[in-house]
Amino acid sequence: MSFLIAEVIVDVSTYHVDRPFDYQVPLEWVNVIELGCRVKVPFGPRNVLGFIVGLKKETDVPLNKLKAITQILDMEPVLTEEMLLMAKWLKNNTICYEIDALQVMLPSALRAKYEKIIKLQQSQSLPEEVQYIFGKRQQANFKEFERAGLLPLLKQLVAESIVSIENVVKQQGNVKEIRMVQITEDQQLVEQALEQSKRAVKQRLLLQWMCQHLGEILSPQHICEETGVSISVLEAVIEKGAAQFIQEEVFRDPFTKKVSRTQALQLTEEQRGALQALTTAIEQQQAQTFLLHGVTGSGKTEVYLQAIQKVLDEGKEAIMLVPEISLTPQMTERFRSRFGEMVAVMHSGLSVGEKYDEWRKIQQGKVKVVVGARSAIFAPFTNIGLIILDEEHESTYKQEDSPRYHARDVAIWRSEFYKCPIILGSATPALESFARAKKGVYTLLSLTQRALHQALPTVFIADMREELRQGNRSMFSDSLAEAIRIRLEKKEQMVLFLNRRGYSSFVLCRDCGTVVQCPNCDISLTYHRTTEKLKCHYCGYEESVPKICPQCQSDHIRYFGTGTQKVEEELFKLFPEARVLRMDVDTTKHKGAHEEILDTFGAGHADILLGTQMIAKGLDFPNITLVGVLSADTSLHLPDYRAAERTFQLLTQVSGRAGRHDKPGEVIIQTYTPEHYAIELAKTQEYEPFYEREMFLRRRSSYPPYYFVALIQLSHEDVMMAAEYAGRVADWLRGNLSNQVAIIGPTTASIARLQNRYRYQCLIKYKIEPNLIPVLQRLLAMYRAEWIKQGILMTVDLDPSTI
Ligand SMILES: Nc1ncnc2c1ncn2[C@@H]1O[C@H](COP(=O)(O)OP(=O)(O)OP(=O)(O)O)[C@@H](O)[C@H]1O
Ligand SMILES: [Zn+2]
Ligand SMILES: [Zn+2]
Repeated sequence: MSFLIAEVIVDVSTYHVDRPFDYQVPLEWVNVIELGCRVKVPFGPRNVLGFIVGLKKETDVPLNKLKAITQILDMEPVLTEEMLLMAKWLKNNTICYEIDALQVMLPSALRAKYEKIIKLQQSQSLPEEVQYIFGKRQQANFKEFERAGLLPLLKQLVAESIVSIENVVKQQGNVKEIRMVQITEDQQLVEQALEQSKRAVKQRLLLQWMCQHLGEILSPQHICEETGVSISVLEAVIEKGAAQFIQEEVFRDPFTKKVSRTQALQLTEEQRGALQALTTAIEQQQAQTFLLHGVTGSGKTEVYLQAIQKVLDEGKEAIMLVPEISLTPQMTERFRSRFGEMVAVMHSGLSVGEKYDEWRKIQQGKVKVVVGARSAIFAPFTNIGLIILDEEHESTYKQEDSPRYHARDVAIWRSEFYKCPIILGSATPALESFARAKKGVYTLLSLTQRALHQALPTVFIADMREELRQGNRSMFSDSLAEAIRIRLEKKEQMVLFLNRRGYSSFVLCRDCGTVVQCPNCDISLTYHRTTEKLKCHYCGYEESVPKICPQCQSDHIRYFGTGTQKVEEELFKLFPEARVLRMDVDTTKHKGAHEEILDTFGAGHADILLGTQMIAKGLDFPNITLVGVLSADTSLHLPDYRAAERTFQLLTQVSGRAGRHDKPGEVIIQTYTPEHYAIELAKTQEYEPFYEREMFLRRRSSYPPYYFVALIQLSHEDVMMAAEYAGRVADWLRGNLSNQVAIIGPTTASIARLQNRYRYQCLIKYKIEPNLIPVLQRLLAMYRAEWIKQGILMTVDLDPSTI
């Protein structure tokens, strides 16, 4: 007897082995099932979601042990064979569970949602107090019992077999459908209906109209409006067979406004050179990675747009990644105005349903371009001609939970699969990218001039220590205050940037120096002015602002640091006439808020745009002539080897917002450490001198890009346990890796306690270590099989963005 056997990766990521399990395919599905379909399968006592990753005729599993697939969830596979291959690669290269790799490629709507259902077995024995929960139904949701506080009773009922609990697998999102009317194609059917309705005037009217619209699919509202009949008349006609109601799939529209079309611009000499190189690679189908290094305002985006046009002309598709896309509606607009309906967007600001719809447009070939954040790198295109990462140095391209992938690496993998080029674009490339370009691994394309040959803005460094010595205690240096005043007079616009990376307002006692800390995490609480509360940004803990110091009972306790609200108030005191728009997490909570703020600013209804990181990049407004950086150094002193690089990048990006069109721009950077090279070199906005300097330091202290690093983090509620297992990790690594590898640790993590768990880490630095992945996989297997039961949590990150 021959069976069809499916290899299934199940949605269980606590199991210690990570491999497919064999299931029997029920006979009636043998011709339906395909690789990449989702199924429900029994696993242990429950049903779980799984993905078909293989089909075969035989299995080693004894027949009496072989279980059958319970249900098929897709007629058409949701994962292509490319994706199945990519998942295997991700599993090995980021060391994750294969199921995590498969799930990350799908919109959350297609991931499983598990629900507990209570089924009625003996309705006659059901106690009165729960009867109302069931009503007339045979089943109820577990949550209803939970809400009613009836869990103890439920347990008893299960024990007595009066009810049973079942776990069901559901899909999270749905296809949205609307009711439409399809008019018959058959003229005779309409005539028959006319025969039957001799005396119904309105029905005859409608039927005669339908004769002119045979075969059309229209909304009921449209028909009623066109003909002036009511819905009941339409229903009567449908009853008589002249038309029928059908359900039609619709896509939710994430775009709130229409855009006008734009044409390709006449390229500058440098842009043309870059486009030429890209076109060659597109036409010759070369899996080549280009680093497009262009100063701010040099017109990188125009190069992307025209390169994508070439790809579309070849009948292929393009992926365009943008960091935190919901924050740059200007960018999506530029793509939609060039490619119109061919563009899908994917970012975290969309609802589950909208994301699902955008994904299906891509999968069904209804669009050819996707503009999206990190996860859009998995867009289900099947004929990719170009992949672009704009602002390629951004740390948001790295995912911080499993699978810990970098979009750049996935892009390179897909480009090899499709034999297509990649563009990594930035004014301030990541050090490792520029190093690769210098070595010839990537092809360097440079745009050294702004598109309209405007000068880069002039940068002035304001030494805040000096200001203090002169008696200026405000957060604005004299030069910045003066510059703002001039802009207000000239009716020009400004951007004020508050660097809040690794920095927040905290409450400090001036007598004893105590900083109020989270009771669960070793981190200071952040002061929130609107609610007068202190909050932990890691665990959500919240308390009221103390009136006296918890340590010494002094009442000299107050908050320190600068939030955007504080700056706004100060601005109001100094410049009461200034119209200020604030853009930060508080003012952008609701959907479309970014867009509204930027539109208001773009329309000239405000003088000052005040904000955090989210205004540093992408903005392109002609009237901005001043950029003020309120505190350059807050990101400089983080315990992170990339701190200087990040600061330089941020300062260059934000400076680049000034003077992009015909008016010259000025930048004022306020700092307490003007002599730091990241700040000094941001003054000239020249990338290469910074690169050389930083590379020298990285080599001296053996950091990337000279060395690779891998980070293992471990936590436990008990500090002794955490320390002990961290020690075991270090010993295991020392015993199994070659002596070419440096193992640093165990040490406590930079946040030593988080959510009441103590955290330790080991850092591995290496140049070449072929054994690394297998050794780490064995370590993980040990952890999954044994340590996890002891309450240890461990993560392995092969490309940590902070250490
Ligand atoms: N060839 C061109 N002719 C005329 N204007 C151009 C040309 N290329 C770009 N521009 C304009 O120059 C401005 C800056 O271009 P763009 O925003 O593409 O630069 P960018 O390099 O992506 O900038 P950034 O990295 O600072 O965001 C835009 O307003 C754009 O419309
Ligand atoms: Zn005190
Ligand atoms: Zn906390």
